Amino acid sequence: MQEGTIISFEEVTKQYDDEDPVLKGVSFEIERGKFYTLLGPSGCGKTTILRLIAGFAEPTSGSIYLNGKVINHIPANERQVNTVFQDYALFPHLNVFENVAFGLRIKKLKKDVITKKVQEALSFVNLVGYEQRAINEMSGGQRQRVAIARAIVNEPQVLLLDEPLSALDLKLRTEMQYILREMQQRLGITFIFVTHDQEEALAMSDWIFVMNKGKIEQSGTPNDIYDEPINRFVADFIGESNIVPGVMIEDYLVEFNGRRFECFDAGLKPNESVEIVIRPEDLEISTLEQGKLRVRVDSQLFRGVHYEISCYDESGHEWLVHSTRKATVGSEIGLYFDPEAIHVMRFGETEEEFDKRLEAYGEVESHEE
Ligand SMILES: Nc1ncnc2c1ncn2[C@@H]1O[C@H](COP(=O)(O)OP(=O)(O)OP(=O)(O)O)[C@@H](O)[C@H]1O
Repeated sequence: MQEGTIISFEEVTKQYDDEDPVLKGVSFEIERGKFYTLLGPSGCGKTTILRLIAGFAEPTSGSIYLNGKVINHIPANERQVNTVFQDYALFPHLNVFENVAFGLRIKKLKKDVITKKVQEALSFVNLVGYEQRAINEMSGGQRQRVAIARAIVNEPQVLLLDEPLSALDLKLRTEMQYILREMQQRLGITFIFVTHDQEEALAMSDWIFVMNKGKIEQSGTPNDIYDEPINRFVADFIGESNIVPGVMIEDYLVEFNGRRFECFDAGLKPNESVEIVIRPEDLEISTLEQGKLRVRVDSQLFRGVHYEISCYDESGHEWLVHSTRKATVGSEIGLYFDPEAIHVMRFGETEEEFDKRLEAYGEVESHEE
């Protein structure tokens, strides 16, 4: 275990009854003081991981560590972990002050200590002056902040947030994303945030775990995951992608769409079947002569910052383009891209194999320098 690790999972599985396991051997490490996000489609096991950390469920096999100690069977109230739930789970009959004070009263702290701690927590979430308000007189965003104040007043080492923004409208949601991120940095405690919204994950996190069907498909910084998705699932789930089949010719040369292209992905063998990813924003509209691909424009939508243009090549593959330039529907155009824009994925590669390949690639580069 690395220094600075606060939580780690070692081959953790979770199975309910005779059903398919909900978690299938999940291992990861969480460092102190960072913002982590579990990202994945509905049912992939995100909430289950939070429940295991919080102590609301026990793993079927494997070990969960908190501060270096196995906590598989430690009761929830003995873990320095707090949870903010999607529906906030506030007490409707208690006012704001009493909601935040609840946990402290259970701990039987002195009255003046409780008042001081609640005031600090409310000031942290900018709700000073709202102490006597009833919960049903607060907006969605304010309730959210009460729920956070209630969680941080206990000074947990880890805060678990289960889709806390999903009930908010888009504008408030974006505002709360900033607030949460800023709050995490000011508090310096570890946040583990669950969402199925990839934009939210990319915007807020230091580190993301992309999950699918009870497994972690890929983990990394938002940039790593966006720029180097290891497989089709991750590429599809994170942002929009053009994915086409291809064949490696040699290092730095790949063939797709009947042509050979220079690319920067190495460590793949000649004749190996691969999948090519090119992000829509990496494609530029050009003349037919300058273009590396020849396509016909099928439809175009104005998205405010860019046009979203759907095109088809001669073999019937769709190419999605995000361009600040407008195209003419029905016309033939060229699409240009830099070699760096081509990302090559190997079929069935695990995260470990992928990391090894990139590491070796890094060594090759530094060797050449
Ligand atoms: N107590 C339980 N008994 C049986 N099955 C359960 C139980 N809790 C969760 N599951 C199942 O485990 C799987 C994973 O659920 P989980 O809530 O962890 O997913 P999730 O990724 O958080 O999904 P969502 O985004 O929809 O909340 C689901 O198929 C769910 O039906």
